[in-house]
Amino acid sequence: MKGADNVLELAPALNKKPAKIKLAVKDINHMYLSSNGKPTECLKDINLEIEDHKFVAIVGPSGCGKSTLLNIMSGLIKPTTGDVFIEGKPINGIISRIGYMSQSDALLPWRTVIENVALGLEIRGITKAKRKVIAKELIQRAGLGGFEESYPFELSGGMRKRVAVIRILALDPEVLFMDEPFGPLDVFTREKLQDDILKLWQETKKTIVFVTHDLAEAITLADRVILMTSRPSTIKAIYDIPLKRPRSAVEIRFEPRFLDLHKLIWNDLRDEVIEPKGGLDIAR
Ligand SMILES: Nc1ncnc2c1ncn2[C@@H]1O[C@H](COP(=O)(O)OP(=O)(O)OP(=O)(O)O)[C@@H](O)[C@H]1O
Repeated sequence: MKGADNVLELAPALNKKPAKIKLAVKDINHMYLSSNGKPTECLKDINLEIEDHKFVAIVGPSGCGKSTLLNIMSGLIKPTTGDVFIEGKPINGIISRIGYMSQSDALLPWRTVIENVALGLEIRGITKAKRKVIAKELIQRAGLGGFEESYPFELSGGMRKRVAVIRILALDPEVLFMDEPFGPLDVFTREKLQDDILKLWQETKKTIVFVTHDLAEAITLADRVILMTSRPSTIKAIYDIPLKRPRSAVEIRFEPRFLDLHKLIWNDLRDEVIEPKGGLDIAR
C-alpha cells in the first residue's frame, strides 16, 4: 500500500514535461588580441543552459566579459572556441529569432518614433500599412501614445529606452538579449523601466538574457542569476530566484526573501568586485 502511495506521489513529477532548453552554451572560451598583439583571456570554459520562457540575468565585476558572453550568445561575435545553440541548432551569425538591445538606445535621430519602431519591419519588407498598425499598437502599449511623430531628441531618456525596446518587440523575437539597457538612467526611471520589462515578460513569457552590473536589478527581474568571476571569467554560481510573480520593481525590494537573496549573492560577488586597488565596482 505504501508503495502504491509512493507511486501516486511520484506521478505528478513523472508527468511533468522536462523544461525545453532554448539556448545552450557549450565549452566557450574567448580571447581578445589587443592592437599590440597581446592576448586578453576573457571567457574560460563557459557552459550554460537556458530554459525557454526564463528570465536570466548575468552579473559580475566590470570588465569580466558579460557583454562578450552576451555578444557570443546572440551570434554577434564568434567565440575563439565553443558553440551556442538555439533549440539544438548552432547559431552562426545574426539570426532573426533573436532581438538585441545594447547599452545605447541606438535610435535614428532623423526618424520619428513611429518610423524608428517600424525600422526592423521595413528592413524585413513588411508593407507600410501593416508596419504602421504594428508600430502604433506597440507605441500605445508602451504608454507613448501621442508621441508617434516626435523625434528622439524630443523624448526623455526613459522614453527613448521604451522606444528602443518596442522597436525590438515589433520583430517578435523568441529570445531577447539586453546589455545593461538602463545603465545611465536615474534610479526612478530605472525602476519604471524595470516594471515595464517585468510586465513585458509577464505578457509574452519571452526568454530574456539581461546583463547588468546592478545586483538588485538582477534579482528584481530574473528567475535565475548567473554570477561570473573576474577575468578570465568563469561561471562562479547560478542562483534560482523564487520570488513570486507578477512582481513590482519597487515593492519587491522590501520583501525579506529579496534581502536574503541579495545578501547571499552579494557575499559571493564581493570577492570578485573588490579590485586590487580596493575600489568596489558594482551597484549594490
Ligand atoms: N573588441 C575588443 N578587443 C579587445 N579587447 C576587448 C574587446 N572587447 C572587450 N575587450 C576586453 O575584454 C574584457 C571584457 O569586456 P566586456 O565588455 O565583455 O566586459 P563587461 O563585463 O561587459 O564589462 P562592463 O561591465 O564594464 O561593461 C575587457 O577586459 C575588455 O577590455
